[in-house]
Amino acid sequence: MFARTILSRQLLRPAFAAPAAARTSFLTSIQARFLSDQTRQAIDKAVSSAPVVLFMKGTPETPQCGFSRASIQVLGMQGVDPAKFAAFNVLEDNELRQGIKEYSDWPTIPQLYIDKEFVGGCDIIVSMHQSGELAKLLEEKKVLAVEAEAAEEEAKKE
Ligand SMILES: N[C@@H](CCC(=O)N[C@@H](CS)C(=O)NCC(=O)O)C(=O)O
Ligand code: FES
Repeated sequence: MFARTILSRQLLRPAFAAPAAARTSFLTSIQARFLSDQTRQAIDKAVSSAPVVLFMKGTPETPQCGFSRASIQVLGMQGVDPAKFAAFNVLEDNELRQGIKEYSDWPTIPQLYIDKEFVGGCDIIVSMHQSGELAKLLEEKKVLAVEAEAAEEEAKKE
């Protein structure tokens, strides 16, 4: 519940609806069958738009696929700071949907980036969550919400 609250605040940032310039650049190159410079640049921009970036189907609030939903749930459970998170809805833009696969050399959605580095899809996110590797990485990158960190500290004391 706490996690959901954290993520829902970031939902105010419409998935791939903004910035308008990036969106337009995708739409104008829908015919491309390979990753054009223009698309690569737009994806570079998306990947750099926040320390934690998820390319997903649907929005964090309303995921359109179980894999995307599970990934969002994990990021919420981890306590990712909404201010350091951005989601891009590939269902809104086919160029993004296809382009991100080539960009990452990964065939499926969702795709998680942390600090501009591709981390993996849903299976990897879940397995890193279970092993503690994801918590370690998110901590190292300082992308956890202060409230979440404080809550963890409190829980440890109890
Ligand atoms: N095993 C994958 C599950 C994700 C997956 O299979 N995604 C499929 C169905 S949502 C996909 O993106 N297919 C290509 C597409 O829909 O463009 C993972 O770990 O992320
Ligand atoms: S949309 Fe069907 S499995 Fe993701």
